[in-house]
Amino acid sequence: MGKEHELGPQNVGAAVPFNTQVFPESYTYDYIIVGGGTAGCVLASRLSEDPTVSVLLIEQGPVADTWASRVPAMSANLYSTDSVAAQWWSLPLSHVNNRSLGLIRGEALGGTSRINSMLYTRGPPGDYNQWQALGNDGWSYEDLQPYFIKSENARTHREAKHRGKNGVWQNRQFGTPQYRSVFLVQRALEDIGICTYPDLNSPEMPSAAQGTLDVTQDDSYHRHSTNRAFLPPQLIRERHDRLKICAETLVTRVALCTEGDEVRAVGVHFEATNPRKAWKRYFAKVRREVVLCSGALGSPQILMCSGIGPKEHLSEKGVPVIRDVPAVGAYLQDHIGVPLTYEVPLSESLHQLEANPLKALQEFIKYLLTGRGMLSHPFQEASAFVPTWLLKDDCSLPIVDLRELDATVPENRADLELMHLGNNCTDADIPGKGLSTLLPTLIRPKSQGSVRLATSNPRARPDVDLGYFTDTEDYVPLRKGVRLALRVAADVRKQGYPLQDLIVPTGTSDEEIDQFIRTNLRTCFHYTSTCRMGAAVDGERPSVVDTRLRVHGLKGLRVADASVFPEIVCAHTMAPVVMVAEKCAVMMKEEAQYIS
Ligand SMILES: Cc1cc2nc3c(=O)[nH]c(=O)nc-3n(C[C@H](O)[C@H](O)[C@H](O)COP(=O)(O)OP(=O)(O)OC[C@H]3O[C@@H](n4cnc5c(N)ncnc54)[C@H](O)[C@@H]3O)c2cc1C
Repeated sequence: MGKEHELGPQNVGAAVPFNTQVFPESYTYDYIIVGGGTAGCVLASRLSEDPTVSVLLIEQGPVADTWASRVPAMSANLYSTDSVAAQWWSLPLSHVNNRSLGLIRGEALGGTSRINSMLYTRGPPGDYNQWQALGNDGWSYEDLQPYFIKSENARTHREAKHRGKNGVWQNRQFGTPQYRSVFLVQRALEDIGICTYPDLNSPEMPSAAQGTLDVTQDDSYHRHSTNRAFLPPQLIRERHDRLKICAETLVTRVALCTEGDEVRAVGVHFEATNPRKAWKRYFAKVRREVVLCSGALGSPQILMCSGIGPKEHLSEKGVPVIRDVPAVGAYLQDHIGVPLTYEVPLSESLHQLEANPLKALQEFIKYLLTGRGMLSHPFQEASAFVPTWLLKDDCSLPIVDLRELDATVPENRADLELMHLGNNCTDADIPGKGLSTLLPTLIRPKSQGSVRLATSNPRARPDVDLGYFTDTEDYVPLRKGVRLALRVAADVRKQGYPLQDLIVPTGTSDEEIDQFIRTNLRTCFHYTSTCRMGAAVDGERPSVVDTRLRVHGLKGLRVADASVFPEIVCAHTMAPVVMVAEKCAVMMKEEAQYIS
């Protein structure tokens, strides 16, 4: 994106106070999108396809689209000084030794797709058939597959009907994993009874399967974040008259106008993200709709700062209540991972790049010249999906009736993902060693948390309670997952591989494993469902948005990001978020056509 198209708040909004009688037309937009993250970039791109509409996209982070920010291994390094990852602590987890966990999201154009592990997983059809079963018509897998296909340009699996070939967002599967241990883990899982499946995004994949993951990388092996895919520089240049992208700008609230019983979004208030420049406040007006795409931690915060949320909580924080919507910020879900850490030869681990500057330089040059090598590889190359209730005591998966593995049926979906990574996934500092992780992860958690305002100040990070183990049934599959990882590690050793225990359970009783889980669990950063979709504001399943993603009881306000998932999916969440944004754009265009 050229510097001339990088706009600040003063370029796109009227300084407050302004004269409402003569509000400048140039600061009035058909659509305003709040949050230029994973979903926001998709929506901005799709809505601005229509040359007759104007779109304003506001992102609190910078554009910062440098070469290094597209190199897979560099951009996923959350601890580098250039990283656009924002980090803060969750509230202490009352069921997990009062531990606070580090929360992370990407704050830049492209949002979390700028910093994540680039894994492209749609999730089994049963995820969406479950959404539909919860009363969300139009959200079954059959309804949604066309939206997955629409975005996608799959560089591998091109023969498959369910994969997109003409979309703008590229993904690929790496042919050969870079570490020997990946093969050995796969062999151990096969011995246990978990088959290797060629395409983990196939709707026909059984619920117990393993394989190599797809990653969102383009033909130059660069990270293909949603800003790069959906808002490439040329598109921004071509549409600069109707698509305004305003970075480093924080939306503080949605402006709402009440007329009789009707409450309507009429615009947004914003200011520079940099606190030193924030003394000036701005306002932009909307003709049709405001869409919140601020993610599962951001969208509920903006709603609450605007007076839409649980009445008692807003009153306690001194925010005037416009609409009592109890589900705002409630029902937070996330995947819970428990890393088992092993020492491996340094050459079998990503940490060789830190420990050996010459190797790092070689790999850097290799990437510059060929786009290949360690800097191009994802941290995680393979995964296994496992319905743990089918595992025997020795962790083997017996041959079962294939109907039990039909993942189009919601009940059959795997509840565990066993990830395998060539790096340290704990906070422990273990310098100079080669490290490898087996990461059993609960992907159908029953526990729920919440996002609440810490204060009414929109600059303050929200209070996030991840709520892990508020439902103790979550121990059952996780325990099995830890035991499965231990069995896989033992089998890998039997194959002659030098895998040495570093951070693993000290015993195998339930108590010892539960203690290990509490001490070592981590978030997988897959926050969802804090503005969940559903039929009604109250009743059995209170929700925030309807099936067209409109906030219940309000006009001109939608939400489209991970927060609207009716339930978390059994997969990494980025591809489903993009699908939600694609569907949202189509629905908005249909409605605009109908109105005109
Ligand atoms: C470290 C990490 C690794 C991950 N790895 C994977 C993976 O490999 N595969 C996968 O599928 N998923 C992965 N995920 C999860 C996935 O990336 C996210 O679920 C998804 O990108 C979320 O998309 P979103 O649009 O809902 O939110 P985001 O992409 O987070 O976008 C929200 C945007 O809104 C902006 N914003 C928030 N508040 C405001 C405000 N008040 N004003 C203006 N702007 C605002 C933010 O700055 C941000 O850019 C990972 C997540 C993390 C953190």
